[in-house]
Amino acid sequence: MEIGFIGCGNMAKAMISGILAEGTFTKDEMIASGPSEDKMNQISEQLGITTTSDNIKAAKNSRIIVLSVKPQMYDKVIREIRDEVGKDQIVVTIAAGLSMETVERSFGKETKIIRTMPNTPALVGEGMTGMCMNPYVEEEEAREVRKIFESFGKVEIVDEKLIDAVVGVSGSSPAYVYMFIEALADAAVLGGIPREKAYTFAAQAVLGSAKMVLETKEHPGKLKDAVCSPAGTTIEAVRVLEQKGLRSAVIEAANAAVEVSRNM
Ligand SMILES: NC(=O)C1=CN([C@@H]2O[C@H](COP(=O)(O)OP(=O)(O)OC[C@H]3O[C@@H](n4cnc5c(N)ncnc54)[C@H](O)[C@@H]3O)[C@@H](O)[C@H]2O)C=CC1
Ligand SMILES: O=C(O)[C@@H]1CCC=N1
Repeated sequence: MEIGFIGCGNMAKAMISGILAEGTFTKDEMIASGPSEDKMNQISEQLGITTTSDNIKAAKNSRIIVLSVKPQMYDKVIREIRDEVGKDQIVVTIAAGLSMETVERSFGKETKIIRTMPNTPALVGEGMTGMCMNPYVEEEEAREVRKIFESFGKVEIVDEKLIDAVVGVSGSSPAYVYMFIEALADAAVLGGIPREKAYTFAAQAVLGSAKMVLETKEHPGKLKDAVCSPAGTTIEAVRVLEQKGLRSAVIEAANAAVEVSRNM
């Protein structure tokens, strides 16, 4: 197998779907493992990849092993598979709060480790991943794993000390953005727009605004100013958002996520 996922929950399924949609690997080149045989059979039917309830089988047979269990499960899972992981295999971590040093300590030997922080929009090919690697990883190997992650979004290589900040800005942030979209849609319903259409209006406005930032490369403040007509509707909304502390709420919220990741 080219790639094996140990643990197949929300994040692993998003990544697998993204990889399959882009055709980076075929179904036959991917395996995933998890504790429940029934659940894994369902995933196999859903995604078409090989599944197993045997972590060792998935680890032993994969060139690239993605550890996609909860951070609290890492040590247990690594101890289970470590005797089967050779020095040529690449271990990719996606957990918040777990350093490469901690992961290497669980392996108890020199191991090629690539630490990543992806996010769930990988499912639709619009993920964002921060990535770093330890010295045992060859440049060519890092390039290959980067390409795999690029198959479902954008990738930035960062120093490991910045990964906690990546959790705040992109790993966790889809949740904050969904809350914003929900609230915007509620306001649309208040204004008389049917619920279904309200989500389309709100989500498309967020998608379009994000694309404007990425594609024009203009400062977000300048783009905001261009929406605000003098004495118009938008500046009134901006005044209320400032009064209610939107910026401060977002900064405090993202920083809270960063702090949890730092102290995990
Ligand atoms: N959900 C997200 O948006 C993101 C999650 N992450 C990271 O991804 C990892 C997984 O998170 P989620 O997918 O959200 O969690 P999840 O709970 O959806 O998935 C974890 C999976 O691991 C399985 N599992 C539990 N014990 C196991 C064992 N002993 N062996 C094999 N599999 C086992 C569970 O059955 C479950 O399917 C975490 O480390 C998290 O920090 C990273 C970025 C974003
Ligand atoms: O909530 C969490 O801990 C994970 C890490 C980033 C997004 N979800």
